[in-house]
Amino acid sequence: MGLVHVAAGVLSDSEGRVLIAQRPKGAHQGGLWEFPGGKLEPGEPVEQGLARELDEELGIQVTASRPLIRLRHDYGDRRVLLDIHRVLDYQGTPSGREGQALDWQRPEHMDPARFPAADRPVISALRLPNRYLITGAGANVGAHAGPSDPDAFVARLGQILARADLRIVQLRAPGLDAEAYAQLAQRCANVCRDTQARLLLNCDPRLAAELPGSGLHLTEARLLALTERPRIDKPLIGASCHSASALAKAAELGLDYALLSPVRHTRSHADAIPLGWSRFAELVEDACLPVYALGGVDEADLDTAIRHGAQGVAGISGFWG
Ligand SMILES: Nc1nc2c([nH]c(=O)n2[C@H]2C[C@H](O)[C@@H](COP(=O)(O)OP(=O)(O)OP(=O)(O)O)O2)c(=O)[nH]1
Repeated sequence: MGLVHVAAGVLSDSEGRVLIAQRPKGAHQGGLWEFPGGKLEPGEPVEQGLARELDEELGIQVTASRPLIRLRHDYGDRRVLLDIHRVLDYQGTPSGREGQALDWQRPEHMDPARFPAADRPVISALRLPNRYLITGAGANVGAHAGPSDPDAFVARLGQILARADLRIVQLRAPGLDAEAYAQLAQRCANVCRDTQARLLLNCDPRLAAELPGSGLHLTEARLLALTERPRIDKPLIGASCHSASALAKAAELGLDYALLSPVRHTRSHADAIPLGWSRFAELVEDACLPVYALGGVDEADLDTAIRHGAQGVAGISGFWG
């Protein structure tokens, strides 16, 4: 069975809504909603094919785009390689040139069941920001301990989340016992509620189920011990990964994102061998979910990370200070 290489585009309006189109009834995955695009011609570069397809289907001329996510999916009757790009600039007004219905939808309102199965990670990618904050330890405390001064920790979190572009935070405090973690999580949840940020709990899934917060973050060890996505009433679940097999497991369980580390050498994980950007890109190439670059990277690396296939950058020291 051959591989069908497809380029599709994400157009956003000023309210953050994304353009989707309905596939014709008789077509493969017919009746479902998609990101506009289509098959590349043999040897055609992705950006050129994207521009051609969006001109044919929507009557617009793409002038700038950047990769969002690349995915492979096996439908049984067809294998697809999807290159999804964010369209950053275009000329013209989109219209359904092939008679297809169009709609503008906010990613958080998209129902994955109404899209082809391959698009699930695309919807996750659209719902996730490109900067991901991990909490650091308190002053004068090693990276594996909990914060020495919870008041200062919570105040620091509030200061950082005042920034409009940091909308997601993982509470990482491996030195705390369950009770202390729960207390701190409660206080962090209040800060997140006030700043409209999403809080991800890095703790035992059973403890996370009892705590406020939008999601769960799994260590690689917890991820590898699972046989299914944790059944927890939280919309967002991700995991730390350090290998191709962990990334494959995260995708297989239908997790929403992965953190892949360490890209560079870090003091907090001094013994770990850095991946470097080219190995990072190779691992992401085969991963079927959004992947953040972590480990010795900060905001200055955001463009580099995206060029190597990442959703964005995750960090402790770069953001926490
Ligand atoms: N455009 C697009 N195709 C998708 C998405 N998700 C997904 O699985 N696909 C699959 C469905 C199809 O098998 C394939 C796209 O092929 P297509 O038949 O629409 O391509 P095309 O527009 O060049 O069509 P045609 O000229 O061959 O009729 O990719 C998506 O979000 N957008």
